[in-house]
Amino acid sequence: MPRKDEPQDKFYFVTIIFLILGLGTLLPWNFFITAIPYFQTRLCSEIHTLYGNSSKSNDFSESRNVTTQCRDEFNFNNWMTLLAQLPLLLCTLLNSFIYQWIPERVRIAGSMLAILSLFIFTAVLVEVEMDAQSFFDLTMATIWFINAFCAILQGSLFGLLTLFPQHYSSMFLSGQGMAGTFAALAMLLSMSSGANHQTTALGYFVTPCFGTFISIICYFLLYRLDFAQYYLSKSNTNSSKTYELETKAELLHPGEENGDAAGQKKAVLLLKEAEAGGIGEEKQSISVCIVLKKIWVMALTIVITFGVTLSVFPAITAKVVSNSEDEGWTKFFNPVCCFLIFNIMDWIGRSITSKTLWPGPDSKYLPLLAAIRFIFVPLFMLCHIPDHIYLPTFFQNDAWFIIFMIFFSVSNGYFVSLPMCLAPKKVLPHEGETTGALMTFFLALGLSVGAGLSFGFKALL
Ligand SMILES: O=c1[nH]cnc2c1ncn2[C@@H]1O[C@H](CO)[C@@H](O)[C@H]1O
Repeated sequence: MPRKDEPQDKFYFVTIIFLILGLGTLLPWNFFITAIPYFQTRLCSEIHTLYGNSSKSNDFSESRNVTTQCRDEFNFNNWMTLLAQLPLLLCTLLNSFIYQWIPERVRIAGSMLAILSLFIFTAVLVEVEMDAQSFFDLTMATIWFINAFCAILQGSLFGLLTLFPQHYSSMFLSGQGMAGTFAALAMLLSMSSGANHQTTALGYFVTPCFGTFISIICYFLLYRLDFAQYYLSKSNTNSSKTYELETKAELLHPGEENGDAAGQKKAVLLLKEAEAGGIGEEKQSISVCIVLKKIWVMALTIVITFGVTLSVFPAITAKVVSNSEDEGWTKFFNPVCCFLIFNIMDWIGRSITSKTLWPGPDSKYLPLLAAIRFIFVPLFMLCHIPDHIYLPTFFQNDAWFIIFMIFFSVSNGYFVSLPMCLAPKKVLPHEGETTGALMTFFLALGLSVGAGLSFGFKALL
């Protein structure tokens, strides 16, 4: 319930800014995974020559046909997934310490500038000829660093978001979902432009440069808006009496979607706890263990959800090809049915949490519900993958893959956004920043576990 003295989010500027910032944080990951065919073409250049074609294929899709002929010597999909997620894990952990010493503006603006420079470097690399091994090493190094900065950026932004009402976290998470759709559309546009391979790839990698640039502008705009200022200033005054009163008011009026009897009871309990803990004290000591105890169900849910998702997406799903004879359909099958569908449905799944937070913050079954998604692992492994050695193709029809992908991605979006939105509701307001940092760490842990598992599942194909 908005308070009388609260400024309004005029023209939804702050909402839009968080949406764009969410988008900015996931541009690196999504642009790299969607461009897998481009990277594979370059890594397969020697085999191209063997096939009597020394020039590279003239678009992303042609490269897909080539990759099925060339051995996946570099295991690119798996290494890319792992080297994107490991620095995320390490740097979100690092961020939970450095956030006290390095001002938030330096962390956020600095990492966005670093990401921008690395994207420019990737775009330049498109034009530079080099042998496959050097290209692989350079690409992996870029992926590592770009994701390291991305981790600092995400950790800091999630911390910042805990100062705002929950709606803004949902928007940020929706923006993250949008990044994938943005990358998939950029890929489709490049593919259908008919331009040659280098122009296509260059145009494709210039897009996230603009995306990141716009995110930087949006971040600085945030500090100029009264509405954002109102919440941002909470971090500086959270020991003041005003904040204490506001906190109590918020506790007594938990989020609209939580306004049921259980929610009210919880609010009163939290209020008592807040009073017992002396919320008005000058310095409030926040115990990570206490926060962890409160949010472990949410943390486990996000680890399981991302663990399952990253173990097959994109390492295995990017290998699924169409069974159809239609050349046009075959060419666009994976970019559309794997990446575009995943990202749109993931985005929808994330957005559902702005309408409902079922089954609510007190449900103990969330991790179990998330674990049911494990069924998608064998389902995708049995789809039409030409590289099968041990497994048969059980789901020959393209429709199966599309159906699995739809359910897989909506549930991913929902079970990612749900714990991220519910976790702050389980803690006291002054524990919000610690909760944000911890949840980002568990999010990254889930992604890394999934990336690690993807090597195992791929070996079973
Ligand atoms: O750094 C990250 N932060 C949050 N979510 C991520 C990150 N990297 C990947 N995903 C999520 O993993 C799924 C597969 O792409 C998507 O849901 C994407 O948003």
